[in-house]
Amino acid sequence: MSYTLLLRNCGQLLTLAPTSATGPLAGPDQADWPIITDGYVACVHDRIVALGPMAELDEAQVTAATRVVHAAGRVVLPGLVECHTHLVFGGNRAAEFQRKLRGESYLDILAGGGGILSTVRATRAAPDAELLAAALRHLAGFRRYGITTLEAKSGYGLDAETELRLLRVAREAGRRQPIRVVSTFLGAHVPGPEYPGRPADYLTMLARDVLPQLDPAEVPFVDIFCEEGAFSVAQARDYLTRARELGFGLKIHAEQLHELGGCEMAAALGAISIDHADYLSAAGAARIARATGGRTVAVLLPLVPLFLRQERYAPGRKFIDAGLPVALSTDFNPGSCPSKNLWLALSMACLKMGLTPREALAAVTINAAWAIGQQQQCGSLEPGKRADLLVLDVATAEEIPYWLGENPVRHVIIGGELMADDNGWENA
Ligand SMILES: N=CN[C@@H](CCC(=O)O)C(=O)O
Ligand SMILES: [Zn+2]
Repeated sequence: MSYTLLLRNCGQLLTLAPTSATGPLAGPDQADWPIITDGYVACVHDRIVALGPMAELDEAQVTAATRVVHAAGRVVLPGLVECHTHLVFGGNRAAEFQRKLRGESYLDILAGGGGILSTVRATRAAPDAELLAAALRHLAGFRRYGITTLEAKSGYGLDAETELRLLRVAREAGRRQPIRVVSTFLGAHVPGPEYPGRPADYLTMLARDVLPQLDPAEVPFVDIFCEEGAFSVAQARDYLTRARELGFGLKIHAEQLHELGGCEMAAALGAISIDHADYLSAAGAARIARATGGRTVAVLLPLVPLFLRQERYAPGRKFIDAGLPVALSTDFNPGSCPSKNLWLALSMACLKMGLTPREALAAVTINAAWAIGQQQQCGSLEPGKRADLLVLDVATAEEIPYWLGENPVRHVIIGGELMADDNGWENA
């Protein structure tokens, strides 16, 4: 069948597809994926069917029915995979931001009933339609940054009814626009306000009343925040063990503010990702890489310490050198990162975590896809994968982290469809 979409004259085609990868890219492999110069990508409907140098393009498959995008020497790469967001919430925390600027800490604000708990109050009070409209607005923003697949956590309901409502809103948001939304249940964000000082009872309620109502085919992951003021390592272990028995993949927010051992515990249970990890040591990372055979991905969130005014960033360089695969995300949420700019996170990972541009690019594409179990569908340019593609307004991979804070996206293609929003490039 003739091509339905062709991207031609791509100055650099960043494939993110090493020929021998059978797991997330780790160690030297994280930077070792092919770039094709002066390349093309051909798609039929929603799938990539061929790519390579322009000289090898089969012109016979290019017909009057083929939509042709002239990349004109620009970089083309897979759509970005945003593997950690708290998409659905009510209100915002701009007032709290002022308190942080005056010196109050994240955990102090939480302990005083603010932080996550203030978003819980706003979320519980918001009707479904309002939450859905906000989620759709945020997804449209993510799309302009070239996000084509996105993980969305619940976690601002903290009671059975509202947590289930948030998962329904996320699913509906996924249906109503083109970004693929993958759901995670984070009812165990912090203990619900009805359980003061009783975190274990709250987890018992979630395991009894909510987890059995969820279908892992629709909500593939269960997550927990393991931290002072949230849940202990022992509580998280029991809860995640139960989630695993019920067939869910596991994720954890851990070592964000203290070194408690949550990352190692979750990795030992087979977690697909361990997220934050700012306080995870290089030795701990090496133990995790060895114990898991490089299957667990460390999802690093460099915009969070930036926004919380903290000095400590996960030692991503050491993690990669220790063989731990690294992905990057914004952690979009109203408290610790109200930004959707994954390109800025990528630059910050180079500046503050020691990643190279090539490692960071793998971290927002193929490794991020592994972190949410979507590696068969997206994250690299390979025949058979979904036709999720970006044309950037830069000429080389190295330029991407260099234009700090800019959105380099010129065209977004999701499932073979060229999105209408061009970020104003056509008039530039
Ligand atoms: N650390 C825990 N949860 C979120 C923040 C949530 C909030 O502050 O509203 C995070 O990933 O940073
Ligand atoms: Zn988070």
